Formats: sequence, structure tokens, C-alpha cells
Amino acid sequence: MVKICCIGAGYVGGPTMAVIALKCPAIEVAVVDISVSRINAWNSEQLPIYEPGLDDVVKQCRGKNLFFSTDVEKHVSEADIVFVSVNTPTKTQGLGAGKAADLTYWESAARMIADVSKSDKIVVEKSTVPVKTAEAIEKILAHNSKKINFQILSNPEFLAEGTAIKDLFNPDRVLIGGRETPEGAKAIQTLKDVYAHWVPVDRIICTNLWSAELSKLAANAFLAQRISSVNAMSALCEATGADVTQVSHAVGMDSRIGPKFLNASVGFGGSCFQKDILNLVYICECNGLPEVANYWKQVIKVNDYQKTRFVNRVVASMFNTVSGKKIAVLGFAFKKDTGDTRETPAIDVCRGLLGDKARLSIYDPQVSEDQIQRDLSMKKFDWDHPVHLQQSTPTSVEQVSFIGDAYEATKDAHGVCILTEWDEFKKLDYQRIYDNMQKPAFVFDGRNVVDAEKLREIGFIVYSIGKPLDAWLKDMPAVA
Ligand SMILES: NC(=O)C1=CN([C@@H]2O[C@H](COP(=O)(O)OP(=O)(O)OC[C@H]3O[C@@H](n4cnc5c(N)ncnc54)[C@H](O)[C@@H]3O)[C@@H](O)[C@H]2O)C=CC1
Ligand SMILES: O=C(O)[C@H]1O[C@H](OP(=O)(O)OP(=O)(O)OC[C@H]2O[C@@H](n3ccc(=O)[nH]c3=O)[C@H](O)[C@@H]2O)[C@H](O)[C@@H](O)[C@@H]1O
Repeated sequence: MVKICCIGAGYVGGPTMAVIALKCPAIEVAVVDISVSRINAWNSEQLPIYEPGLDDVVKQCRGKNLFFSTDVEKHVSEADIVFVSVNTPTKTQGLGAGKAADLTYWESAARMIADVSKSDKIVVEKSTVPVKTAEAIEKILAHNSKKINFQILSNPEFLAEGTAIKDLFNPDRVLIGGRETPEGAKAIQTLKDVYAHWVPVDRIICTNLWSAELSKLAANAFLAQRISSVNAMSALCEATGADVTQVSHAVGMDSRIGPKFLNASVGFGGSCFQKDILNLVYICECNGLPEVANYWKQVIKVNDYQKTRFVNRVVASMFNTVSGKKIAVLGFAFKKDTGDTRETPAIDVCRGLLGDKARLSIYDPQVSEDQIQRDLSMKKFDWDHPVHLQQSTPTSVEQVSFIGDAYEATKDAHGVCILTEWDEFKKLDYQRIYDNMQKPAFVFDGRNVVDAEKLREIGFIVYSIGKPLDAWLKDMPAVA
């Protein structure tokens, strides 16, 4: 029986391995982690991450051919294929701080693999890593193992959160990069055989190592660039009376451009877009390509601009101050159908409003109060380190309360900010919300989920990203 071990039981390691176990009953899959609480959760009824369809997949295989364990060394030493899906955060100190990927966790995993291995292994980069990481990993393995043969493959993951199971069941493509040697080709074929259990072979792309590593960074950069492009247009739409939804539709109908990923928003979030672009920028700078680095940096600058612009719209609309005013925040996760808050635009928007002394009452159907307090008090980039290494008792931010219900959160509020596109926000009884708010009552829709005209009929003053402006906002500066 082929044995697979995955180091890192996070958003990628957990779901990807669960799907491999489901689709390949003859393969034994062990997912290991240094975080005891994470592994306990994977072995419980309450999985550590919320992902539609995941419970069902895990329940079908757990205890049969899918195991979650903290016995990292045992499972690594027994495995034929070792996936490494550990954190690759942005460095906060030293060379490349604020941009370069911190490979501490990757390196320690590689050294451990070398230490405990007694048989040949294929080591698979599942984490998103800088180009040429495989070369460094090869050196660590070669210098520390006892004449054991390791083949390194790059097999980056393209799943998106909230649709992870759907993406894994039916991926657009699976990418496998390896050494262009007979041993490399054999290793690629072994991994290809695993995916071929359910992925059509024409969707399994094989490349050299560096193309695979760079393609992952490039794919995320292209996706984020589309959002920054449409968000930049949203500012121009507001200035000119154009409607960004109509513009996106007209642009996306061009088959060369395509309709997906053109929704204007308060800004993109999530654990990877910013981190991976910063990493790409750093690699470009290290390779003497400052113009290329600056090009990609702009994607992040526009994203920051969009979040600042939103905060300024809120403050400017409400007589240039939100000091002491109650603002309801609906949605804190970085997108709907996930409880993940990593790099969510809600953090920057809430901090901006708190900077103007607002009182916030936050509601999100999947995010806990503890998580919100942690996010609002954490330093930049600290969130991307393993949970057990993070501060356990966050300093609670005064002026922030967490409310378990949208109606309660909006009661007596001066304004409502919608920051995540949860479906339930479309169906709220806005008349009831209006009746219980201070007047004038404002809605700032950062995700274009509400019907602005209907809300205006109720009496709200409405700001929707990239839409023709409410008369109230017309003479106010877009960026105060
Ligand atoms: N979250 C996502 O949607 C995607 C993430 N990625 C990439 O995948 C990688 C992992 O991301 P996530 O799963 O989101 O991170 P995560 O933080 O959810 O999971 C990483 C896990 O690795 C564990 N870990 C760290 N060092 C370890 C070690 N030496 N031994 C054993 N366990 C260790 C941590 O305790 C943690 O549970 C990152 O490089 C990320 O860029 C790629 C595609 C999608
Ligand atoms: O490397 C990763 O981590 C992953 O990053 C993204 O996946 P994810 O961050 O989970 O979610 P997305 O659906 O891409 O959304 C990212 C952010 O962009 C925002 N977004 C997305 C689409 C859009 O049209 N407009 C927009 O503002 C979302 O609300 C969210 O805040 C990519 O889509 C995945 O392919 C990739 O594997």
C-alpha cells in the first residue's frame, strides 16, 4: 500500500489530503502537525476549519485510510510520498522583511524529513514558495540524510477557500514540476498516478520545477491584478456616474477577458494574494528587475487605496467624524462561506474607523469574538505563523463588541458597513433595521450585495462601491 504523509494540517493540508484519501481508497494518508489542538480538532466532530462539504469527506475516510496525528516523525519515516504544506509567512525581521517569504517552517520540516527517513522518498512542495526553493530543499536533504534518495516535486495548490472541496474534486488543472532526469520523470509519474484516480490526465500539467513554483505565484498575481483593475475602475465609476457592475459585465463579455473575478469590492483579502505578490516583488528585486517589481507592487497599492477610500467615504458621509458613533459591521471573514479572517479587508476598515474613534458592533456568522479581537490587536503578518506560537490571550480592543445577530448589531447604529458578501445579508429585513437605527441612517456596501434603490426608498443613504453616487455623497471628496 502506498503511504502518503502530509506535514501541516491547515486549510490546504487537511482538505487536499481528505480528498486524496476519498478518491484513492488503496492509499493510506496521514496528516501530521505540531499543533496538538489542530490535530485534536481534526479528530473531533468540530473540524478546525469551516469548508462546505469537508465534514462529509472527512467522515467517510477518517479512521479507514485517513489519519490525523501529532506523531510527525513516525508518519514521515513510513511514507513513500511526503507533502509539505506548512506556513510560508512574510518575513517580519531581517533581510527582506515585509516582502520575502519566511521559510523557517519549511526548512525545519525538511531537516526533520532528512533526520527520520530510512527509505527513499518523494518530497512534494505543496506550500506556496519562492522560485528555486526546491534547490534549497534538495541541498538540505542531500547534506543531512544517509545516502537516501529524495526526489523533490513542486505541486502547488490552486484551491480557493469556501469552494475547496469543489475545486479539489474538479480542478481546472493539477500542476506537477520535477527535475528533468529519469528519476525526476519517475517521481512525476508516481504523483500523476495519484491524481489520475479522479482528475482527467489532460488536466495534469507537468513542467520543470521552476516553472511550477513560479506559475503558482503568477496565478495569484494575475487573479489579484484583476481585482485591483476592477477596483481602480470602481473609483472612476463613482467619479463619472458609470456603474462598475455594468462595466465589468461589458468588459467580461469579451471572451479574451472572461467574466470571472471582476467583482468590485472593498479590497481583496485572504492569506495568500498579498503575501504571494510581496514575495514575487522581492524575487524580482533580487533578480535585478525593479520595473517588474514595481508593476506588481501596484496591485497591492491599489488594494490598500480601496480600503482607505472606503473608510474615508464612511467618515466623510457622516459629517466628517464617527467619533463616539455606533457603526455596525456586517461580515468580518475575507469572503463568504469561510470563517477565515487572514488579511481580511475588514481588519483595515475596522482599524480605520477605530482610528476615528467609532464604536463598532461586529456580526459575522462564522467568525468568533475571540478571533476578531485577536485580529484587531495583532501585528502585521503575525497571523501567518502556526496558531500555537501566537499570543494566546489577545488584548481586547475597547470600543469593539461582537454581536451574534445582524438585527441586534445594527440597533441604534448610525451606519452599517457590509464587508463580507454573506448571502444572508441580501435577505435581511432592512425596513426593520432602518426603524431601529439613528437617523440619518447610512449603509456602506463594500460588496455590492444590497439593492441600493430599495434601501433608498426605505430612507437609507446608501454608498455602494463603484455605483452612481447617492445625492448625499455627490459633493464629497472621494478620498478625504
Ligand atoms: N489557504 C489557502 O487557501 C491556500 C494556501 N496555500 C499555501 O499553502 C501553505 C499552507 O497554507 P495554509 O494551509 O493556509 O496554512 P495553515 O496555517 O492553515 O496550516 C499550516 C499548518 O502547518 C503546521 N506546521 C508548521 N510548521 C510545521 C512543522 N515543522 N511540522 C508540522 N506542522 C507544521 C502549522 O501548525 C499549521 O497547522 C502556504 O504556503 C500557503 O501559501 C496555497 C493555496 C491555497
Ligand atoms: O493561494 C491561495 O491561497 C489561493 O488564493 C485564492 O483563493 P482565496 O484567497 O481562498 O479566495 P478568492 O476567491 O480568490 O478570493 C480572494 C479575495 O478576493 C476577493 N475577490 C474575489 C473575486 C472578485 O471578483 N472580487 C474580489 O474582491 C474575495 O472577496 C477575497 O477577499 C485563489 O483564488 C486560489 O486559486 C489560490 O489557491
